[in-house]
Amino acid sequence: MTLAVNNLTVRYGERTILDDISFEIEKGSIIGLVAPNGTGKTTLFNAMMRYIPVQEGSIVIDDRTYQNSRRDILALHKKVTFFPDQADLYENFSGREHIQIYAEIWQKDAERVDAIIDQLHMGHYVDRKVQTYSLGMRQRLCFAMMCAANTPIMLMDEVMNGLDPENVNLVSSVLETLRSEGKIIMVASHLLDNLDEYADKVFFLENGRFTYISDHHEAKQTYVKGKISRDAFDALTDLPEGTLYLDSGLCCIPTTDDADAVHYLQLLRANDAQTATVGPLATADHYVRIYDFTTENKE
Ligand SMILES: Nc1ncnc2c1ncn2[C@@H]1O[C@H](COP(=O)(O)OP(=O)(O)OP(=O)(O)O)[C@@H](O)[C@H]1O
Repeated sequence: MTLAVNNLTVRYGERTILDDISFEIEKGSIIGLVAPNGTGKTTLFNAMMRYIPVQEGSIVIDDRTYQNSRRDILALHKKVTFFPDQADLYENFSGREHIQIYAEIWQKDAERVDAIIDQLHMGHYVDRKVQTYSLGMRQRLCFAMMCAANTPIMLMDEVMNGLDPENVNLVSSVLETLRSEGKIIMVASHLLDNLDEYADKVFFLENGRFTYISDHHEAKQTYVKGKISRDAFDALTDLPEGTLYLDSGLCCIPTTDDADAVHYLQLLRANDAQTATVGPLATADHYVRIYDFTTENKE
């Protein structure tokens, strides 16, 4: 299965939120979607679901193009689900009833409901009414509902919101299981380190376009990284081309071999870097590089 989004454009009045976006995702992939608040992540998912009018663009799944007709949208929603909004939960229904409804609508059977409840450790609360649930319990229920729908494509908006670290790990491991079953999953998230643990690629949305895509399966440039002061950075000379000083205070020096790495580790430590590490830029580093205006390259 392949999902292709072609030339998607969304405008609200004069403002262009998505500007001619195209991308393709193969089955068995998790794509992270990151950007600051208000950039257009939810808009992208809403547009893909056709919940909002799009000015231009099409969704193609396995060579079938889904347009704006009622027939196409119904067919699209059999293949793609969007993470439920907590506000749409029914306070007087139990969690189990919610999961059963999703299983019956999408899969026409509720056989897997018990297994999903066990997998997400929801047994101790799932038969209570939703009105008694905490934020994290509701969030896990929304995730369980998507698991019950079990569509080949899943759009997860802020799936980790309100989850404690243990449940972030739990949901992350279920996402990996879903990927191994061949799903296409897009995860919009502000938990950048968490995305590094499981995403195949991370799309960075900026000014209506994906200005950078980090592919976690590609060979990456290695950097020596350490936090030093701006003054200390400005005083350094003979740094290799491609050295970055991020607004977080992180100095990132590209290296070619071990001797190089040892040399720059010593240099950063001599400049009071508390910790210095060797590795590729993480999603959080790219985020600061892309969205913070004061980032500079050193020639
Ligand atoms: N119905 C609407 N009418 C006008 N503008 C809208 C509407 N919905 C969203 N917007 C605008 O579109 C932009 C993108 O919003 P969106 O919710 O997609 O951002 P986001 O990246 O998901 O943000 P967050 O991280 O806060 O969830 C925002 O500037 C928002 O104000």
